Amino acid sequence: MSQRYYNQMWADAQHELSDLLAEELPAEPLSPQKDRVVFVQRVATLYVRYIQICRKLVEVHDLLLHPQKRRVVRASLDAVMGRVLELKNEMVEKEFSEYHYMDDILYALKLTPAKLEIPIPHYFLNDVSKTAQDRKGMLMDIFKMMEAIKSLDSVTLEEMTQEEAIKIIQSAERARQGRLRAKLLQEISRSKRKDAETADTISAAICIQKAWRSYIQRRKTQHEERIFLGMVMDSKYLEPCPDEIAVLAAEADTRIKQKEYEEAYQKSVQLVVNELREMEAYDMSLTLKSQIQQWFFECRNATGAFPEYPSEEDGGSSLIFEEKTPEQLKTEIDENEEKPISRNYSSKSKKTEGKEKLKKGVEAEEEAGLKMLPSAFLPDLEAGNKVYTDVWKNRDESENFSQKHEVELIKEEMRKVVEAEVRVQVDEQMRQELAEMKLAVDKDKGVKPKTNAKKKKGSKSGKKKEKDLTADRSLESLCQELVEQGLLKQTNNVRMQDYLGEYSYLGTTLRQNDIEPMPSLSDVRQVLSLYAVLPLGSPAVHEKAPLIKALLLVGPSGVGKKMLVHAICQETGSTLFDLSPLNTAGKYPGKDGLAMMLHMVFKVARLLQPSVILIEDAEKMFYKKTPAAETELDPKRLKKNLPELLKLIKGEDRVLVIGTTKDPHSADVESLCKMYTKIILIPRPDYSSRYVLWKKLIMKEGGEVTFALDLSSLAKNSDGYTPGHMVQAIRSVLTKKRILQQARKPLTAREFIPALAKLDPVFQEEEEALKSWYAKTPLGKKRIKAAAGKEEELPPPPKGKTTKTKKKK
Ligand SMILES: Nc1ncnc2c1ncn2[C@@H]1O[C@H](COP(=O)(O)OP(=O)(O)OP(=O)(O)O)[C@@H](O)[C@H]1O
Repeated sequence: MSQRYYNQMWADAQHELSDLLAEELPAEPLSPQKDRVVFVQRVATLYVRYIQICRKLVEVHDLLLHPQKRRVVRASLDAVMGRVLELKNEMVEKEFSEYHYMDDILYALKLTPAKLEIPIPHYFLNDVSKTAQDRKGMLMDIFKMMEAIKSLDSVTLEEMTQEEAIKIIQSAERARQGRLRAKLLQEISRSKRKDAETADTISAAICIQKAWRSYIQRRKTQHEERIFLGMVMDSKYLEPCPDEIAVLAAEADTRIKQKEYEEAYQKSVQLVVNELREMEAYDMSLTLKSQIQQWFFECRNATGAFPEYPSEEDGGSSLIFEEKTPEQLKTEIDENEEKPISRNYSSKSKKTEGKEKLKKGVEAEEEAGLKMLPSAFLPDLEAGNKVYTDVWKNRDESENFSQKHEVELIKEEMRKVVEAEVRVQVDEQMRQELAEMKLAVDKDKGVKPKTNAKKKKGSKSGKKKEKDLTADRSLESLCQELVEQGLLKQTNNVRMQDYLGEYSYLGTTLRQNDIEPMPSLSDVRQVLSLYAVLPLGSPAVHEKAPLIKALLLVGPSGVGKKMLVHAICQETGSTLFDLSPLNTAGKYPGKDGLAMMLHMVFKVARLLQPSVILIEDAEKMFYKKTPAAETELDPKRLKKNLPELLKLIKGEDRVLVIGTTKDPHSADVESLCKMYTKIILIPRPDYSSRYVLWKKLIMKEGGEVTFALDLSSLAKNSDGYTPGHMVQAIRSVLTKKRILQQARKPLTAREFIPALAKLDPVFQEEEEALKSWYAKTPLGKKRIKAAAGKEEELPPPPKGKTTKTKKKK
């Protein structure tokens, strides 16, 4: 597509965004909503609309050439993704469920279910810093080296047992005898053929030709008929058409150009900064100094004393030139000294404030009605929208056909950067000057000049610092050790889109009839894209969106828990660590060994971020009672240390712990839920998902889906089986020989049934048990409470819920 197309798409997205912002931030704040259903419906509609904008911005950012525009788009994209996460969180808080069904909204907005897929920006993998690239390269080298060593080990003859050697010799000997026998048979048949030459070869050939030609023609006509009736796709449409190939080539070309333009932009920025430093920095410092001196005297005239110079953390002299009177400023600085506050929108104090408010708010909410939680992304969205309107919306670009950067804009931007640099130097000088002036003027009055000692003390007493146990070791040696120990692993090449699953169309209808629907596999894919892929891929989203440090995937064997973990890593370029109890058993023994292992994993995970720490069989770590057979493995050894280390993960560390379990019952629910703040229940596939799974998985394994293969009855008969079971059944049926036979003997549904029958499906009881386990988790409990309250009366009273819940349980 042309650049004009992407520019137009960007304009559309911004237009929609400004409409949404007008709705979200009205001049008069919205009054609290008493009806929970209406409130959730409003949030869900906003959520769907933001996803549509997100989809557009992802496409625009991927293929727009102009480097400065791409920066603005990226900022908006991050903010939109963050807002989507906030809205999801809002729905979870108000509906007490991780899954939400929006078919009615899709219908109202005239959208297809595919439009609800969470888009994954290409920049997660493409726009990676040079250091990150180098580190990943180093890791790949280590993996290759380890593979080479392993393959060498497997070739060594020492490992071959006598039995294996005999088997090889035997099979070679049998092959030799077979070859001899075949040669003999060939000779015999050749001599027989010579004898038959006398027969009427011509009439025989005609007979065969007749039969063959009529067979071929019948097949051809049948196929043409099906194409004509629209039952089969014409093969010319199955392979990419020349236009499609041309579009893909153009896109690849655009991406190469993007890189060139970006380099040119970076060079230009450097040139402009140097030029500004040379030409304008001196004048800037003079103007600043005179302004600050003027402020000193104005303050003294107004208040009778020289002011306190704003500290560096408060922004230095930039604070002075915010539009305020000197008195206002003085009182503000005095207040600041008494109780240091943070001015940053996204600062931690604000976050904790938000959390406290959240807790208190739940009770107050019940009385006043429902309100949206405070947003960290709306200010960013507003700022992005303003930049678009002020700079880009009406920009005349008739001279910039190639869409290269604009130097004037760089100058405007960099002037602020250089000014900030100059301001730091000027502040230092002026602070000195002010101290001298105070000393000279106030000395006679016997006033001691104030120092910032108190503040500095405060800033020092920060959070507890982690001890670096491996300060003397390089990252490479740490990685090598972790790979050797099997704690750092290579990820499988699967993407989120490979996790198949169809949309469930009945969600809202069932909920309206008070039946809790089971989520579909496409819901699972969506939730994980939201909770894991977006925050791991985007630093901005990870820092400001509701922080998820650990999530737990619960589901029967074969529903794709591991596959999802690998897909998350692939989509975000994450490094995969494996701290599963079975994988760590016997490694790094003792208390110190354990501390060292965890320290190394978390240190490398932070340095190579984004990182995923996989804990398979997560229930083992929290066993109520360790089974006798496993006591030697000591599966609970990480139970204490791991949650503590999790506490040290902050917004800037893109590290996510993902636990998987198929047997959560054997774990202590409370401690499991304390560590894993998000719990995602993965169900067995429903009919429509099974239909898609059979079709795609058979094709993936080399099978051909023809009319002879009744996918519908196969999907119906495989109720209860997971995708893992299906893969097993398909692999056992589709042997190399069977694949070759397909042309004359097409696959049928019946062939897969015996293979399936050998496997145990997920029984209804097992699924019910998982559901009832989920009801014991914090969110499950809340949902039951809310449902019980709803049954009693509306709105639900805070008292009396517990009794009802108990009854239900
Ligand atoms: N939705 C899906 N789409 C395509 N393939 C799937 C899907 N779910 C699972 N699979 C395939 O099924 C097989 C089993 O999946 P996986 O090992 O991830 O399951 P699991 O839930 O981790 O099992 P377990 O609990 O036994 O470890 C894999 O080959 C995987 O590729």
